[in-house]
Formats: sequence, structure tokens, C-alpha cells
Amino acid sequence: MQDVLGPTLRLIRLPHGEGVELPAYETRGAAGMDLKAAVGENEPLVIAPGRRALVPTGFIFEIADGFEGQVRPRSGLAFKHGITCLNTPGTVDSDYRGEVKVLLINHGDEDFAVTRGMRIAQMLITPVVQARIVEATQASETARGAGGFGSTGV
Ligand SMILES: O=c1ccn([C@H]2C[C@H](O)[C@@H](COP(=O)(O)OP(=O)(O)OP(=O)(O)O)O2)c(=O)[nH]1
Repeated sequence: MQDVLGPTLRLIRLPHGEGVELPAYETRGAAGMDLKAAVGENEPLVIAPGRRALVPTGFIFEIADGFEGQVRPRSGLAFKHGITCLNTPGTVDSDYRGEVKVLLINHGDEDFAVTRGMRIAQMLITPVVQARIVEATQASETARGAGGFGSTGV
């Protein structure tokens, strides 16, 4: 059982998510909860080399105000199969009420079959702040100035 106090995450199960395990933290210190694929039982979603696919999770995630969900790849899938998230980290907004989906891409050289319940990615719940956006005419002075992209040397 989790003994950390984070925000409550309400998960609304969609009909095609019936029977798919809830996203879960696999170890006590895991930063991300694993997301499972809600593809059809006998209909694996096959991603050919170089192709991408939007994989359903079967859940709406109601993320608390002041937080976001970050969808990130699993290193094991990346290392073993060249499977990663194309838009990593994917951003799930706290006001989003659609199904969370995972955009996978196959960088490997073989077809990859996503099967029902397969752990395809992980989601971190992270605090966010919104900036107060103000247009200004001049940038303030700093020691760095406009130096960047290696300006401090190696
Ligand atoms: O990996 C992802 C990324 C996004 N989303 C959902 C949740 C997010 O709140 C919504 C919009 O995502 P984003 O802001 O990245 O998309 P956009 O291209 O800016 O589209 P929009 O105009 O809908 O905001 O899509 C996912 O389910 N998975």
C-alpha cells in the first residue's frame, strides 16, 4: 500500500477499459505509475518499424488542480524493442476529461505487438504553476546576458 501523501487521482474507467488493471506504482519508490494498454483482448495493435500508434489506456484521469500528468516512456521497451513515446513527455492537463492515450513510436526494426494489459508507458504526477504573462519592452540585465549554448565552456 502506498504510504506517500500525494494528490488524489480519480480514474474513470471507460467501457473498453473493463478488466484492465488500474495504473499502479510497481515499487515503493517508483516515480511513475505504469499505464496499461486497453486494446482488444484478441486484437493486438501492431506497430511496424518507423510507424506510430495512439494506444488507449481505458481511463479518464482526473488530475488535481495544480498538477499535471507526464506520460513518459519505459526504458525497458526502448532498450529491448526501440519503442518509445513520440511526444515525450506527454502532457495531461488537469482539466482534460478525455481518455488518456499513449503515442508510441517504433524505432526498432521489427513489428511490435501491443497486447491488452501490456505496460506501455508511465505517468508522473507533477506540480505545475501557471505564469502571469506580461509583455515588456526590454530584458533586465544579468551576468549571463545573451550567452548560451555552451557559452560557459565545457
Ligand atoms: O501523451 C498524451 C498527451 C496528451 N494527451 C491528452 C491530455 C492532454 O490534456 C490533451 C492535450 O494535449 P496537448 O496539450 O499536448 O495537445 P495539443 O496538441 O496542444 O492539443 P490541444 O489543442 O487539444 O490542447 O491530450 C494524452 O492523452 N496523452
